[in-house]
Amino acid sequence: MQTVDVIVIGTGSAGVSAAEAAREAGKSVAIIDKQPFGGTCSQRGCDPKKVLVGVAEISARSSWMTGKGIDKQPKISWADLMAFKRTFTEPIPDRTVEKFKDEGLKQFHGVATFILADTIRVNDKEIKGKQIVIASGNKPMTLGIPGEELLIDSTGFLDLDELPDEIVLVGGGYIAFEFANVAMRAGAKVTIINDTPRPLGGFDPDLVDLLVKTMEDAGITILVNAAVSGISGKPGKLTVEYKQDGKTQSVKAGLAVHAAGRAPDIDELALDVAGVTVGKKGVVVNDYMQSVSNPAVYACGDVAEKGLPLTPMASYEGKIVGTNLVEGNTTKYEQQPVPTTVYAIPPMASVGLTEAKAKEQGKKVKVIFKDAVSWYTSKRINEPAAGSKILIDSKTDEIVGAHLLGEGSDEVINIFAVAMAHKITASDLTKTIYAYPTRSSDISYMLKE
Ligand SMILES: Cc1cc2nc3c(=O)[nH]c(=O)nc-3n(C[C@H](O)[C@H](O)[C@H](O)COP(=O)(O)OP(=O)(O)OC[C@H]3O[C@@H](n4cnc5c(N)ncnc54)[C@H](O)[C@@H]3O)c2cc1C
Ligand SMILES: NC(=O)c1ccc[n+]([C@@H]2O[C@H](COP(=O)([O-])OP(=O)(O)OC[C@H]3O[C@@H](n4cnc5c(N)ncnc54)[C@H](O)[C@@H]3O)[C@@H](O)[C@H]2O)c1
Repeated sequence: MQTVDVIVIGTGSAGVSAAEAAREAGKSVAIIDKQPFGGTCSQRGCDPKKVLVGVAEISARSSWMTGKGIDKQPKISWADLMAFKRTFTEPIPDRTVEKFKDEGLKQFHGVATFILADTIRVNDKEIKGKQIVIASGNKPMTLGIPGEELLIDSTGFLDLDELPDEIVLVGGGYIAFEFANVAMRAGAKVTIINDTPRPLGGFDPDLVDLLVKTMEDAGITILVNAAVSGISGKPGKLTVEYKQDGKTQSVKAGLAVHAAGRAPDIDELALDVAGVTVGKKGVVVNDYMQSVSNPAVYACGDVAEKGLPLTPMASYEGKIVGTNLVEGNTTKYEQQPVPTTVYAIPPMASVGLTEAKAKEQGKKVKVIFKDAVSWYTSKRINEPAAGSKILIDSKTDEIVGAHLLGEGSDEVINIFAVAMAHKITASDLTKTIYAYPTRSSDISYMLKE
């Protein structure tokens, strides 16, 4: 049995931030992962995904400009694209192991399970920790439908050697909208099947409608009010069943991908042994990111029931945990605007309240919706859809929410996040001089009533 000051479960953005802060302060730290070291974002999420999206964007932009300076649509070579993607992902485990070695972290490869409130087993080793950090992330949620084992998950899609001709995406959230454009641009026939009336719940409905129409026009089938109820067949020859308007219908696919939501990865941890309370979205923590039921345990990132399950939040929460491990509970989780982007084509980005949420909270806001497809920034690239919806506090003139669709939205959303975080008013944003012509230089038009 080894004893350390801190045990960290998970080597993603959350776990690493906590572990490094504790180690830098001189604590002995053990870090554990059951998968190759480096976590989801860099190996199985954000980073490889955006490499694929980058190529799909070139294809989309070429198709928009065909006959306007482009005369031949480039063809995506899936094999070459995968090989390029792997130049990013494959070095990560070894690089992470080396970095951890230099930092003096004690590394354990395997599944972590609590055997006592302060002791973890990994393979045949037992480690006792004065404090334990759970940073085990999320995993695809169990759907409870027959044949769900025939689905591949996002990790599988991001590492496909060959792209089948027909792909069904089960669910209509972030993953479906990002993967659909990649697969369609690479030559597959793509169907998204979403159970609710409008996909991408939580985003602005007017912009979602524009995005849905654009993707449908580009050839992607998007079924709504359609709950996937079963998958049958064998790999390569699948039938995906769904219930729509009270009827069971089906679609054939070479591949069906789980894009129906993620849930905390806690099943193997035996959290009951440690007396750690778990809610619907993960480990229940207080504002110090400390378990509400076991003060020796902290949780951060996707697995903690706080904040959105996004990479910048995982790092933010991991840093809070790191500080609190070292200094005692000094740093609290602060509510702040969290920008997020769906890397669809074109991308859609959001920060702050939606119109519906502002109404629910009884906020008096000005709502400025603009369809921007005829603006120069979009016309220049013959983009099929663009728009914005900005919510401004009627009293203070501060930005309450910003929702953007169109090329460049993933960058411009950060300007709105800065404005919200630092209470820069809509009038100040309008007066600012921006480099022209850029999507940011459209901000003054987005804010004009
Ligand atoms: C396809 C996809 C695309 C995404 N794109 C974006 C994006 O563009 N932008 C964005 O902000 N976010 C994106 N996300 C979300 C983002 O990846 C996560 O929010 C972030 O990686 C969470 O970090 P984490 O440290 O909490 O968990 P993770 O990085 O998931 O790390 C948790 C680690 O814990 C390990 N683990 C779990 N249980 C155990 C156990 N019992 N024992 C040992 N180890 C264990 C896991 O193997 C894993 O490596 C995406 C997610 C997916 C799936
Ligand atoms: N760009 C990004 O930041 C990014 C990208 C990918 C993933 N992520 C993270 O990963 C999480 C998971 O992504 P996701 O796309 O899997 O989930 P999601 O929660 O974004 O969307 C899941 C969708 O599937 C639908 N659904 C659920 N069960 C269904 C069924 N049986 N039939 C049809 N539809 C069904 C839901 O109603 C929902 O619309 C996201 O919430 C996000 O936190 C972020």
